[in-house]
Amino acid sequence: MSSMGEIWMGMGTLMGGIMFAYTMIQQFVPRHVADYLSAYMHRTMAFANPYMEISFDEFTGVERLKLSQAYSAVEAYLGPKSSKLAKRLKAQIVKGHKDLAFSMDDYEEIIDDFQGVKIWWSMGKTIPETKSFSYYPSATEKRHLRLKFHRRHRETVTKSYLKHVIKVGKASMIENRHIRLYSNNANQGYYEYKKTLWGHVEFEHPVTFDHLAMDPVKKQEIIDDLVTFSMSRDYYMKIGKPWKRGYLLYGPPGTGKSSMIAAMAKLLNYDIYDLELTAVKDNSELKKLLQDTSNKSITVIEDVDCSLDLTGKRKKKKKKDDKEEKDPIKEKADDEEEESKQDSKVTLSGLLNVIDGLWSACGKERIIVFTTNYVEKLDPALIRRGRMDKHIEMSYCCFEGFKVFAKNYLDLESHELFDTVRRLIVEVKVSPADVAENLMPKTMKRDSRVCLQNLIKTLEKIKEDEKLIAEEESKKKENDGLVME
Ligand SMILES: Nc1ncnc2c1ncn2[C@@H]1O[C@H](COP(=O)(O)OP(=O)(O)OP(=O)(O)O)[C@@H](O)[C@H]1O
Ligand SMILES: [Mg+2]
Repeated sequence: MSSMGEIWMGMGTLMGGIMFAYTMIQQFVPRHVADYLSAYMHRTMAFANPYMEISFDEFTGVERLKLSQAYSAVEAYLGPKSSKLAKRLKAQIVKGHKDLAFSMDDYEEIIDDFQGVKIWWSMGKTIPETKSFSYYPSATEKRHLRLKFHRRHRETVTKSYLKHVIKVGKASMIENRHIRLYSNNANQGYYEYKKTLWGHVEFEHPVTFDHLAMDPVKKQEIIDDLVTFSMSRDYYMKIGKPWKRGYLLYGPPGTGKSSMIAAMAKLLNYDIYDLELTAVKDNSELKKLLQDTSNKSITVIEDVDCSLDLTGKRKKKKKKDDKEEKDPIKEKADDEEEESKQDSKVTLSGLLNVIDGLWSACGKERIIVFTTNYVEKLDPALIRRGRMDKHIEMSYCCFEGFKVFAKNYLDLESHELFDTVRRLIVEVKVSPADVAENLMPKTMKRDSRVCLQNLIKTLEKIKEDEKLIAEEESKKKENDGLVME
């Protein structure tokens, strides 16, 4: 059986002959005759070549920065076949798998068989010509997978085979799926060749809802809300709304907002897109970024109050008023932060537009999460229901929250010191992050009593500090009252 290479060698000789004849003729015939002969020659070559080709480019979109889903599905379909059939393979370690994963190396070819039809798959890449020398791969080096088949099988390949490839590929992608953490900041790096809209790493955060210390009723309500959302495709269709949901997580630092996002992604097996707004040039880049997020994903804007000057003039005015009292180092840091915000031309209306305008309807099963420490600073338009459908307050640690930590960190369900903790924890404002830190054993002996005593000491200290602050404040108020009189 002749290989694809041999067939092409024969074809090459024929084409070479035609090209040579054409070059000779070109020198001796007038221009319009040469043009006619050129068109004729292309038709002859197409007629002489019985094979057809279809390409799948790794990146799509106008700027070729968007990872093609079709390419990924084909790659997943070809994976197991490549490891059996290809002579040159690329090997990589895939997280969560014991064995190495193999794929076809560049310019390698394998043959697939579908209902008796032979299909040749090859992996290629385009490398643009560059004038300057570089150690790094080119910015625009793009891979493609190409299939060739006899044109008499056109119907079978285009109508049945490719459907089969995409279906099997997608199923394999879901089966081997690992949650990914995408970031739009990761690829602003030094090396041009790495530039894509989103960079990603495997998401390996160990936290789940079981680890979250919070009111158990509230926790269950959030879990139910998320699961109901993920199973409501038909319902969203029925009510004529895009299948998306917005969550606003607000509360003081260290109360578990970021941990909650990680737990959400783990629960639903969704990817996370961590959108750093200050790194987004303008509204149109924001649209592009959002369009390039996949279905079944959570787009996160952390500290949305700090990301942009979304609060408008009110905030700037306040800054000016504050200035006299500020220490110079803090002032410099704030100015730098302000400058970085001004580099970005994303506006509040641009952000609103992508959340609930035309752009939000371009995907399915999307969650958007905003986090903030200062909910009162946000523009009401940004967080109104329908945009941020569910507002979740993450607050200071309660006794129920402490019990979750005690169980997870110390394997304790009860202890004689629990009552002291119960009494103190309701009296003070302590973040779950502080409780977690105190309960973390500091020696290999992991003495639970010592950990609980550490926590009690911290709670007592906070209580004392809060008392002092309250006393000072009331004194100040008294003095102010006297001055007024
Ligand atoms: N509710 C919680 N349950 C379990 N662990 C928590 C909780 N809150 C905080 N922690 C612990 O504290 C650390 C910091 O929490 P996290 O980053 O989620 O807080 P945050 O609310 O996002 O804070 P910030 O507002 O500063 O971003 C976490 O790594 C986790 O160990
Ligand atoms: Mg956080």
